[in-house]
Amino acid sequence: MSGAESTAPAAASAPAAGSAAAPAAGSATAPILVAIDGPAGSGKSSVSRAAATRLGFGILDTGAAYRALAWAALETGADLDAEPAVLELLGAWRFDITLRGEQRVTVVLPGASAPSDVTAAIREHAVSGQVSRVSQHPAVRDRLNDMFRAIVAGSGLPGVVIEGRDITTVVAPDAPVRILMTASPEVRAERRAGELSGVSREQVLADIIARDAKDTLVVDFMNPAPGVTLVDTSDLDFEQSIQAVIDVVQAAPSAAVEESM
Ligand SMILES: Nc1ncnc2c1ncn2[C@@H]1O[C@H](COP(=O)(O)OP(=O)(O)O)[C@@H](O)[C@H]1O
Ligand SMILES: Nc1ccn([C@@H]2O[C@H](COP(=O)(O)OP(=O)(O)O)[C@@H](O)[C@H]2O)c(=O)n1
Repeated sequence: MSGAESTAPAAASAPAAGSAAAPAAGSATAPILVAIDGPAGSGKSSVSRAAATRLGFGILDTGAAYRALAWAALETGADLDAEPAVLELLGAWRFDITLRGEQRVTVVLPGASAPSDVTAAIREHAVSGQVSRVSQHPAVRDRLNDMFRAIVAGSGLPGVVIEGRDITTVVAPDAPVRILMTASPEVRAERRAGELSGVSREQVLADIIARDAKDTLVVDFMNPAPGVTLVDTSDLDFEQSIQAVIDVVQAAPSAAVEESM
């Protein structure tokens, strides 16, 4: 497997939590981190991916891991609301995600010998509506956060854009670049409705508002923490949104970031 692809160990065997900027064992330098948070439909996945490509960085979509975990819980019949059941699953599954090129997500379920490609399945409505149930558990979040830090540290890449809900505040609060990407609920629903066939804009808006409400009980991704740059994409097209992220990266004072450009 190349440096373009990351294989994450089961969260149970991931290294202990530490700074995301801490060097990986055996690697000379840690990847430069660009941390991006935001609500559903703000553009963080697609814009982060495009920005990462231009920067020559990898991209870690942490939401894909929460989605894959929810998928695995639904497949195995684990109780998504019971933290011990979700932790047991986390200790027994295997999760892989590509950090470069087209995103590919695979899961080996407990007891299974072959991986399942869940890249498409984790985007389905049946999963989207259930993810907040697994992401609500603090110990589950801690374990996944350790896994994210291990994936980044072991990536062998010059930099990684890591995006989610609590990257700027919990996973990588020391990242040299931290962005909160927002857009109005109406714009976000419009964008998401454009991706889904057979679902009305009104239904998408209601789903987004409901999911944001559940998720914000756990982490605040609607307001930038101190030192985090707000990028509102409501009135920006896709290209302008990518440029806005690149501008923040280029404006960052960190010598490490400038060296990588
Ligand atoms: N600034 C933008 N202008 C127009 N469309 C956008 C913009 N940003 C993202 N999109 C589109 O909106 C949809 C949702 O974006 P996505 O990156 O999946 O959001 P998020 O990861 O925040 O949920 C995608 O189809 C994406 O191409
Ligand atoms: N860092 C993260 C990323 C995602 N999540 C959870 O995972 C779900 C899916 O995240 P996502 O980033 O794929 O969602 P979208 O914004 O793409 O719709 C969210 O609704 C949260 O419940 C989280 O809790 N923390």
